Amino acid sequence: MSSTAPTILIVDDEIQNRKLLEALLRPEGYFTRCASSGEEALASIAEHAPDLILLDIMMPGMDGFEVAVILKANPATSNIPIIMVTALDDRSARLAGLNAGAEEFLTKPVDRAELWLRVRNLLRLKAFGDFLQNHSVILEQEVQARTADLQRFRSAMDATADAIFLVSRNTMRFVEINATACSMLGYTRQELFDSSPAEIGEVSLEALENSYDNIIAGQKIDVLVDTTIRRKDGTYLQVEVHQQAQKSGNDWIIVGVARDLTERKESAQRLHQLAHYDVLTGLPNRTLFYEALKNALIQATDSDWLLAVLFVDLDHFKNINDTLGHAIGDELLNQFGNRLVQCVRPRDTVGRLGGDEFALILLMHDESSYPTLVANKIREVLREPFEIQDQEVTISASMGITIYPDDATAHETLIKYADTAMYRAKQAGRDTYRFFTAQMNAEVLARHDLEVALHKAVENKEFVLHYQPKVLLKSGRIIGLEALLRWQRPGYGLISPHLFIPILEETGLIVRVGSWAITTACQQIGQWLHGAIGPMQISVNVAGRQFIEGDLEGDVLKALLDHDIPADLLELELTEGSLMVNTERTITILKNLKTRGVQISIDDFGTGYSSLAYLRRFPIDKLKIDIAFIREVTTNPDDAAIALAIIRMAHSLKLEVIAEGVETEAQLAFLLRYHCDQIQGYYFSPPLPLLELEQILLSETLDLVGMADSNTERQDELPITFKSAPQ
Ligand SMILES: Nc1nc2c(ncn2[C@@H]2O[C@H](COP(=O)(O)OP(=O)(O)OP(=O)(O)O)[C@@H](O)[C@H]2O)c(=O)[nH]1
Repeated sequence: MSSTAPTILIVDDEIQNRKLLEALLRPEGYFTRCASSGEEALASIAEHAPDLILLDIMMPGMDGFEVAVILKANPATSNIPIIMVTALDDRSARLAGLNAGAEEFLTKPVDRAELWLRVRNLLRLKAFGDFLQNHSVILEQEVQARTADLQRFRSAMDATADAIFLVSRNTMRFVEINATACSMLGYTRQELFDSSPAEIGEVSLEALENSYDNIIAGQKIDVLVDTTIRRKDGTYLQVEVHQQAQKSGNDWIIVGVARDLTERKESAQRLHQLAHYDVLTGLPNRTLFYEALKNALIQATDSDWLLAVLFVDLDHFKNINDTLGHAIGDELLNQFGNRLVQCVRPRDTVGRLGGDEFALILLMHDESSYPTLVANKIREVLREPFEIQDQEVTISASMGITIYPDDATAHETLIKYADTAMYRAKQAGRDTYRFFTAQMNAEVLARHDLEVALHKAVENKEFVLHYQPKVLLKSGRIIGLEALLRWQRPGYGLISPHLFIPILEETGLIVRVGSWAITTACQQIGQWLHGAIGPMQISVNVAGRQFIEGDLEGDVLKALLDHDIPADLLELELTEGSLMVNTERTITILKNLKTRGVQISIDDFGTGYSSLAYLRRFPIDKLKIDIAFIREVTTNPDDAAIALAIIRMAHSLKLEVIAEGVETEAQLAFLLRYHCDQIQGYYFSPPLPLLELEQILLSETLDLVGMADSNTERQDELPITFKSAPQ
C-alpha cells in the first residue's frame, strides 16, 4: 500500500451527493476528487488513476454501468475498485452493476459506517492485489533474467573446446552436458542423459561415488585426473578432467571439464621422437645415444660386464656428396645405418651422432674379442657396394674403439677416446680401426694445449715474420724474399713452423694470421721502398682456407693501398692443393689480384696435381720446384729429370722457375746449368729475423756478384764464390 493517503473519486451528477460523500470521507484521512458525469470521470481517471471510485448509477449521459464497463475493460484501470452508489434497491440493478464490474454497492442515503467499512475493505483488497501484481511482475522479470543467464551460460558451455559434464551426486546421472561433450564422444545430448558417468567412464559406480565423495568432502578442491572415456563407437578417448563439487539444495553437483589429450599426447610423442631419433636413419640420435650409454654403463657396472664404444666415421664421405649429390649421400647414410645394425646383437646400441659419424655400444660378458669382431664385420659389409638410384656406391669407414672400464668410466670420455682412436685410424690410411691407447690421449691433450695457446697467440700478436732471400741466378743478386711465419711462444722460444702451421690451418686461425702476414709484409715493403733498401719483392704463403673464408682479395688490396706500394712487389705463394679448393672462386680472386699486378707463384711444384691443364687456367707467374726434387738432384737421376722437366715446362709456358732448398754448390751448379731463374736455400741464407736481414740487404754481404757472367754450361768453371750463410 502506498504511504500517501488513498485518493477516492466521487462520481455523481448531484452536487449535494458529492459534497456529502466528501464530507464523510475526508475526516477519515482520504483525498477526494469529484466528477459530475461519466465522461468527466473517465477523463479524470485517465489523467490520474484514483485508488477507489464511488460511482453513481443514474446520471445523464453516460451512466454508472457504462463507466464501470469501460474501466474494467481497460487493464490500466481494471484493478480500481468501484462502489456503485444508487438509490435503486432492486436486485436487477445490483446484478447489472456486478456484471458491469463493480465490487460493492451502497444505497442512498449512504450510511456513514457502511461507507467507511466498504471503502476501507476495498482499499485493503486493492493494496493487496497491487502488491501481488507487482510481485508477480518482479518474479516474471527475474525468471526472464535467469532464463537469459541460463541461455548465455549454455551457449558459452557449448562454445568451449572442452567437454563439460554436470553430474548429480544423488542420482549419479548427468544433469547438464555441453555440445563439445556430445561431439567428442559421438552421443546425442539425450543419449548422455539416458546414460551415466559410470557407464561411459572406465571406473565402477562405486569407485566413482567414492571419488565424488572425496571431492565433496573437500579433500580435493580442484581435482585433475587423466583418464579414458568410452566413445559411442566403442573406442576410448584419452582425457584430462578437472572436477569440482558445487552444493545444489540437498544435492551436490560435480562439475567435470574434460580435455582431449590425444593430440597433446601425439605431439609429445612426435617431439620425443624428433628429440631422440635421427630423422634420416631412424637411429637414436646423439642425445639418446648418450642416454643409452649412461644406462648401459650402469648395467655394466652392476653386472661387472665389459662395454665397448665403437666410433665409426665414413671415409671421404664429402666426395660422395660433392660428386653424386646430397640426396645420394643421405640415402647412403640411411643404408649404412641399416648395415651397422646388422653387424651387432640386439642388445647392442647403434646411433648416429651427426654427419657421417655413427657410434655403437657393445655390451660384453668377457668376450673381449667382440669389438674386433664387430669392427671387421663392418669393414666386411662395406665391401658390398650400395645400390642407390641405379648407381653403385662404394665407401669405407674408419673406426675407433674404447673399452669400459679399462680406458675410461665416464660416458663422455669413452666417446671422446673412441673418436681419438678413430682419428688415428684415419691417419693410418682409413678403412681400418684402432683401439684407444693412453699415448693417444697424451697427444690429444698436448694438441689441445697447443690449440688454446695458438688462440692466445693470435690475440696477443705473438707471431713474427722471418725472411729468406731469393737469388736471381742471372745477376747473383737478392731479387726477393719469402716471408716465413714464426711463433714466439712466451716461455718456449721460437716454435718450429711445422708444429703449429698445420694446426692454424685445421682450426681456421690461418685466415686471421694469413691476413696479418700479408699486411705485415706490405708494411715492410713500404718501409724499405721509401728507405735505403729500395724496392724488394716479398712473397707470402697463402693457405687454401683463405680463399674460402675471410676476404683475401680485400686484405691484399687494402694492404697495398695502406702502404702505398706497387702491387708487383707482393707475391702470393700457393700450394697446388690450395688452388684446388673451391677452384672457381680461387680463380676469380687470383685473376682480380693478377690484374692489379700482384705476382702469383706455385709452391712445392711437382708434388701435387702438376697438371698442365690447371697451369693454363690459373694466372701463374712462377713455379717453385719442390725441395724433395732438389735435395737429391745431383745424385738421383729421376729427381734430376723431374727438376729439368719442370724448368723446361715453365720456360715453355713463359713462367719463371725457382728452386728451393738449395744447400750445396753441386745443386747450385745443376740449376745454373739448366737455367733455373732463381734459387733459395741454406746455401745462401736461412730465413732471417728482420734486423739481420736488413744488415745483409744494406751491405749485400751475400756475395753473389759474378753469377751473371758465368758460363752456366760449365759447372767446373763456375767463377763465383759464396760467403758462408749466416747461422
Ligand atoms: N648427405 C649428407 N651429408 C652430410 C650430412 N651431414 C653432414 N654431411 C656431410 O658429411 C661430410 C662429412 O665430412 P667429414 O667427415 O668432415 O670428412 P670426410 O669427407 O668424410 O673425410 P674423412 O672423414 O676425413 O675421411 C661433410 O661434407 C658434410 O657436409 C647429411 O645429413 N647428409
